[in-house]
Amino acid sequence: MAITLPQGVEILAPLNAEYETILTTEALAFVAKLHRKFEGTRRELIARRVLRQAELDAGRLPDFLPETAAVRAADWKIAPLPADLLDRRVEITGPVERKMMINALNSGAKSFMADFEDSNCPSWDNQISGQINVRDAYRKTISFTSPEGKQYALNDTIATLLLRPRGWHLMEKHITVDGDIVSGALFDFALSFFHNIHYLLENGRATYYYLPKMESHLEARLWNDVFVFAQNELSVAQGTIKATVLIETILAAFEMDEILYELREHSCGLNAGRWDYIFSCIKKFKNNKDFCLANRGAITMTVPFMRAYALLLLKTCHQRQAPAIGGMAALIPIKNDPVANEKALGGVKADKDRDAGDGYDGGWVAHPGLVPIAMESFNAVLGDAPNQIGKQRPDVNTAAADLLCFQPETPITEAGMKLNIDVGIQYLGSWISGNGCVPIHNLMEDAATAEISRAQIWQWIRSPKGVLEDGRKVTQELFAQFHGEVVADLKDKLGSRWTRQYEDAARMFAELTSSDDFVEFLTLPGYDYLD
Ligand SMILES: CC(=O)SCCNC(=O)CCNC(=O)[C@H](O)C(C)(C)COP(=O)(O)OP(=O)(O)OC[C@H]1O[C@@H](n2cnc3c(N)ncnc32)[C@H](O)[C@@H]1OP(=O)(O)O
Ligand SMILES: O=CC(=O)O
Ligand SMILES: [Mg+2]
Repeated sequence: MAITLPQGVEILAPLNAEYETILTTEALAFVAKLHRKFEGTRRELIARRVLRQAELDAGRLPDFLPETAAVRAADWKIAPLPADLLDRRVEITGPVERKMMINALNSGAKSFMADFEDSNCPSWDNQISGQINVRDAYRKTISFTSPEGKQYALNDTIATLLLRPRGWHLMEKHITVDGDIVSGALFDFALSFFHNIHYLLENGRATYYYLPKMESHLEARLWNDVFVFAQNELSVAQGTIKATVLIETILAAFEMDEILYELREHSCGLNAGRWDYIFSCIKKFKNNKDFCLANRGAITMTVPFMRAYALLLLKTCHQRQAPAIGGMAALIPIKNDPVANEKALGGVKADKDRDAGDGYDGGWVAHPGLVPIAMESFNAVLGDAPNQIGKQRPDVNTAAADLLCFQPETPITEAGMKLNIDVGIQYLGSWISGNGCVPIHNLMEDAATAEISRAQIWQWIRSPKGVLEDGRKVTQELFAQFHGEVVADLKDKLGSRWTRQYEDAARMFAELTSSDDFVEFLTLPGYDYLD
């Protein structure tokens, strides 16, 4: 190892000369500072999630917080946005893989979310090469030659880069400070900020973030404190960092104003992260005997509780002069089936038309082939205007009961249950093999969508309402039977692609579903299979 480790820091993973350009002594010292200052609070907030779950399990329904009523009632706005964040009508997202990053930046989208989270498998190599790719992308030096000899380089006009670090729950087990492993969120943020902020500021840009999976405004306060501290440490003006918070937990939906308020100097809006949101609803109400959602495919953006959430997010953002960014339809282009492809593209178009028509300022796409479709939807509403933040929605009056109106409850079917098992195993098999985003049955699958698949079956087994359309109660035995059948089918279908990782995935999926202790995130036990 050529680098001198700062006092108290250890690296428990292989290094090479390139990795050492990211894991410099100074950068690691910065990671260590953030860890020593904020790790205690991070742990308290994670512990607070457990207490909150216990309250929900005891039957206390979430509501808008009485103690922050003054924040909701007061007239305040977020700080003005930098020029390169005014127009985000189409945002492409994707893992921090080198070729995909170049394709995303060149895709014609206004912005690109480089993802260390839902679509990324957090192996050591993915994390560190992701930081290398981000650094090179910011400097516009990123290039790539495929094994077939295809050359990739950046166009003259590229998307604005936002980076999504891991959530507060994930750790980076390969770095310890004073003997403790460090937070994945702090690690991803610290390295990206440390290596790039001064370069970007010299070029009239800055580091922008997406903040995932928060469950309360106190968690947003922690991010804000991290930003303030980091800016001070590196002598960067306060308010330089900007971040969009994903509202993707049911509890955060009750604290949207408060989250924007905590981050108001650093905010660039909210995003409707629909997949984790559905997962969060299932997770938080999994022990509530009245709660039971239908097959995953029936939970669309137009069902009552999703519609209420999407409109409340929009209204809240625009009241605070903040961008409202729509989430992602899981539909992707389908090769070799023009009819199915047209249907998928039509689905994306309808999704973006609805968001744009409602008043959203932009929306996510999963694939470069979807950029023109989303662009058309938002162009039709925005024209030459960069956004529609000025469009207020006084007509939207969302009550707690609207956010909690969990319909539809039917149908739950054998096909739906088997699809959940199939998707869950295939996704986990891919994730353990190092790829965090894959097409399965012509849909984009990532950590958030796979969470829905496994959480649904856990809940159907334990809910009195977990009954198949044909009258059979979902039980451990029925699950074991379907699991066996799906595994046999997958082995047949995947042939030599059914590797040890898929075997592990099938076992893990069964354990996650059978265990009465609901595992908070599948990426937590999944991480034990990496490196
Ligand atoms: C719940 C949430 O968090 S949503 C956000 C997280 N999810 C995402 O970001 C989705 C990212 N998308 C993807 O990873 C991919 O599009 C998939 C896995 C869904 C589909 O992948 P594939 O079927 O392999 O795509 P396909 O073969 O059509 O790709 C064609 C080309 O587009 C590129 N491409 C596809 N998706 C993306 C993307 N999101 N960003 C950049 N390039 C992309 C491919 O790299 C490929 O490039 P090439 O022709 O130069 O080799
Ligand atoms: O991160 C996005 C989501 O839908 O989950
Ligand atoms: Mg998510």
